[in-house]
Order: sequence, then structure tokens, then C-alpha cells
Amino acid sequence: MPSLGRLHLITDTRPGRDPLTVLRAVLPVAHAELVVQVRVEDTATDREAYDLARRVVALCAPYGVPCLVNDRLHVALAAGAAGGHVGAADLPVEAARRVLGPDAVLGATAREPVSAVAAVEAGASYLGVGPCHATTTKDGLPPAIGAAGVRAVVEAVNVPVIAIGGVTAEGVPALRVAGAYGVAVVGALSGAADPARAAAELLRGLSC
Ligand SMILES: Cc1ncc(COP(=O)(O)OP(=O)(O)O)c(N)n1
Ligand SMILES: Cc1nc(C(=O)O)sc1CCOP(=O)(O)O
Ligand SMILES: [Mg+2]
Repeated sequence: MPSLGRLHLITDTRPGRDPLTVLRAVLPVAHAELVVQVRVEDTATDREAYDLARRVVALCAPYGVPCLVNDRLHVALAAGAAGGHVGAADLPVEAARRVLGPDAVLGATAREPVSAVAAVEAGASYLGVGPCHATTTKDGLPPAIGAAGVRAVVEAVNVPVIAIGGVTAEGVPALRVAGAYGVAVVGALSGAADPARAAAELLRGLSC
């Protein structure tokens, strides 16, 4: 499996957001370290998810950037994505691995060491760990775990840990010190006035 990028751009499909414009801006700056995760609202249809995933796959292909699909693994397969990401409400990791096959990238959400170890044993190739900080992007999350919570997971597993939740360029160094391999962001790129510049700032922190 090729090495994983350290900057995971998660698509923002909330009303008023423009995920493809953000992606077009970020790709030339971050391609060597970029992973794109297609994440749509729960209310989106599979057709909408598929259409977005196809467009993201096509935009990413010339840059060699992998596209993952959140939750909907049939969409990942149909769109020719490199893999998927699952959490507690999705297919179990072991079933997701069977669906995607042995070579796919498979991310799993883990918030503490015990479930992290179980996810890796079940076939996760990286872990999304958070929420690191408060975020307004997603409702219903448990309390933030901070850099210390990330470190606890890092020390328990031997796969890349991708820190998520309220991640900003300013917060990246502390997460790297805690052992995070990379970060996943929605708002830090989607909400930026200049997404290319925001990506460069995130990458600066990740390169330390
Ligand atoms: C990199 C990364 N980490 C965590 C998540 C969250 O996944 P999940 O817990 O399944 O929640 P939803 O994103 O499906 O709402 C993620 N998507 N990516
Ligand atoms: C989709 C998602 N999952 C999280 C988790 O902790 O499981 S936090 C999150 C949203 C991340 O958005 P932002 O970078 O804008 O905070
Ligand atoms: Mg999910």
C-alpha cells in the first residue's frame, strides 16, 4: 500500500459551501501529502454521493491523490475510490475490509486506545482520532480529547493516526508532538478565505 498523505481534506457539503472549488485550489499546493475524503450529509442520496465522488476521483487522478469515501463503501467501490472511512455507526471494520478488499485504504474512527487496537486488528490501515478540539462542523460529538487523547491512541497502535476535530494550522504542532501522523480538516480549508494558503500553512505544521 502506498504511504498515506498527512493532510486529509474532508469535503464540506453543507449549504453554501463549494467543495470542488476548495479542492481545485488545494490540489496543486498539497498533492504530495493530500488525501481527500468525500463526506456528504446523511440526507444526501447515494446518487449525489456517487456524483461527487466521481468528480473528486477525476480531479485527484492527475495528481496521484487518493480519494476515500466516508460511510458509503458501495459508493467508494462504484466511484473507483482508493478506499473508505468507517465509524461506530457504519459497517464494522472487519466487514468494511471484506467489502473493500485487502489492498484498499480503510480508515476507522477511534476515540481511545481500546477501540483503536480493536480497529487495527480488524483491518484498519489508519485511524481518525478525535475530536481533538471543539468543532461546529459536526453535532453530537463527545468531549474533546486534546493532544493527550491523541497521544494515548498513538502509543497503543502501529498505524498512522490522523487527528480530527477543530484542527487549525496553529494546533498542528502540538498534535504532531503528540505523535499524530497527520490531520483531517473540514473548516480549516473549506472556511478559509484562501484555501491554497491555508493548505500551505497546515502543511508547514505537518512537516515538523
Ligand atoms: C479521518 C476521519 N476521522 C474520523 C471521522 C469520523 O467518522 P465517523 O465517526 O463515522 O463520523 P461521520 O464522519 O461518518 O459523521 C472521519 N469521517 N474521518
Ligand atoms: C467529521 C468529523 N468527525 C469528527 C470526529 O471527531 O469523529 S470531528 C469531524 C468534523 C471535523 O471538522 P472540522 O475540521 O471543521 O472541525
Ligand atoms: Mg461514519
